[in-house]
Formats: sequence, structure tokens, C-alpha cells
Amino acid sequence: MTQTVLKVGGVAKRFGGLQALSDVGITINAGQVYGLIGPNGAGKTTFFNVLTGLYTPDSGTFELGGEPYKPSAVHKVAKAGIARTFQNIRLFADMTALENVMVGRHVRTHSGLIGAVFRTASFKKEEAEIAQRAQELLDYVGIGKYAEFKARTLSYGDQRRLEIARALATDPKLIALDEPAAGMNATEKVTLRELIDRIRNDGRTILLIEHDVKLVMGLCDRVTVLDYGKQIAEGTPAEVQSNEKVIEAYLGAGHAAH
Ligand SMILES: Nc1ncnc2c1ncn2[C@@H]1O[C@H](COP(=O)(O)OP(=O)(O)OP(=O)(O)O)[C@@H](O)[C@H]1O
Repeated sequence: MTQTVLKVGGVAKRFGGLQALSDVGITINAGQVYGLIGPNGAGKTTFFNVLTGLYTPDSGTFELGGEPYKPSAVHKVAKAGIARTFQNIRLFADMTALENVMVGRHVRTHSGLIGAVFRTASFKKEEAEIAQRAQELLDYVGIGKYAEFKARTLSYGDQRRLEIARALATDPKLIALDEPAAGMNATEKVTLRELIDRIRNDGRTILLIEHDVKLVMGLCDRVTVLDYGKQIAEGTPAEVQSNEKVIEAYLGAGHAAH
């Protein structure tokens, strides 16, 4: 039986006089890579921000893993099971790669503040386990040898991988990637695609905003196309690619083509 990981319906968000999203809904099944595309200003990031609690929607219903889900504070979103990366990378620049991933893992740990202050035996054991798991995740995304490097010293592509490792560390039901290929060269994009494929094949479910249409079409199981805050198409990559409204939105006057 198909398991639904995320079900969102009727999302609306207005900024002053601008209707950034109207009646947007998506359903993502377990193991899918789901793409959210659309021209500049279509509302993709706004949708991500609503989903991850950064913006409060004017309306909308949300279910995560079959349970009602209310996007709220960022750490609560992570705890509920959604991990995200950002268009503009957000890492702890002066912490090591390993420490950045360990921070992500702390969402799922138990020894609270008391344990940390008194460095109890159970705290130390848990820290060692977290470090080991973080190293495994760095190896998994292909940057294991940079574990002790400060995040800011990593190349752009490797920082994006580090963000993905940190997101995976929270053991999410859904991992939301905001333009993971932005600024990458062709070779980096190929390895990124392989990584996303591997994450999916290992049983994760992925929501992806991406400008690189070739990457989206090659990777995604289903795609939603937004234009001026409205959902103009939903379907398989082949279906949306041949949709007249989509062709018009990408080629029509007033939009920058991607
Ligand atoms: N905090 C905000 N306040 C006011 N307007 C906003 C805010 N955030 C987004 N908008 C507006 O909402 C619309 C949708 O923007 P959004 O960033 O979601 O589009 P996008 O599809 O992600 O675009 P891009 O591909 O350029 O990142 C735009 O017109 C944008 O200017």
C-alpha cells in the first residue's frame, strides 16, 4: 500500500497586496522525489517557508506521516520530521563539519541540559554515538575526510553536501531541499544527482525546489508547477513538460527563463 508522507491542502499566503500563494496543495508518497518548480517569484520559497514554520499561512491543512502537523518553531518542525536546506547555505561557519552534523542529530537525543552540564556518563556515551553517526553521514554524502575542517573552509558544493548531511542527521520523514544545485558546476550537479538518487533509494522522501529543469525532470517522480502563487500543473515530469500552461509560464512575457 502506498504510504503518504506529506499531505498539504489549500495553502494561501498574502504579503500586503501580493497573493504569494493561493490554494496550493501537494501529496507526497513515501520514497518519492517531489519537485516544486516555477519561474522567479512563483511562490516556491514561500511554500517551503510555510511548510517549515518560517511563515504563518493564512490558510492550509497539513498532515505529516498520517498525523496532523502544524508548522511552528524550527526545532519543532525538525522534531516533527521535516528537515530542510536553504537556498543561501546556513551552516555554523566556524564549527567543524562534524560538529555541524552533530547539531542536527541533537534533535533526536535524550540527555538534556542537566546531562550536558554535569557531563554524566550517559551524556558522554550519547555524545560518542552522535559523533560516530555524524561521521557516517559525512562519509555518506562524500565529505568524510573533511570532518575536522571548519564549515566555511569547504567548497561551495561540499557545503551543500554538509547541509544535506545535517538534515539527514535529524532522521526526517521528509527532507526538503531548497535549490540544492544552485551555483554548482556541471560535474558537481552530476554527483549531487547521484546523491539525491541514493538518498531516495535508501528509503527517504524528498521535496525539491530546483531551477535546473533538466535535473528536476531527471530526478523527480512527480512535479508541481507554480506560477504567480497558483498551481498550474501537477503530474509526472513528462506530463508537466508538455502542459501548455507550463510552457506559457516559462516562455511567456514578463518571466525570466530558467
Ligand atoms: N517576506 C516577504 N514579504 C513580502 N513579499 C514576499 C516575502 N517573501 C516573498 N515575497 C514575495 O512573494 C512572491 C513569491 O516569492 P518566492 O520567494 O516564494 O518565489 P520563488 O518561486 O521562490 O522565487 P525564486 O525562484 O526567485 O526564489 C514574490 O513576489 C516575492 O517578492
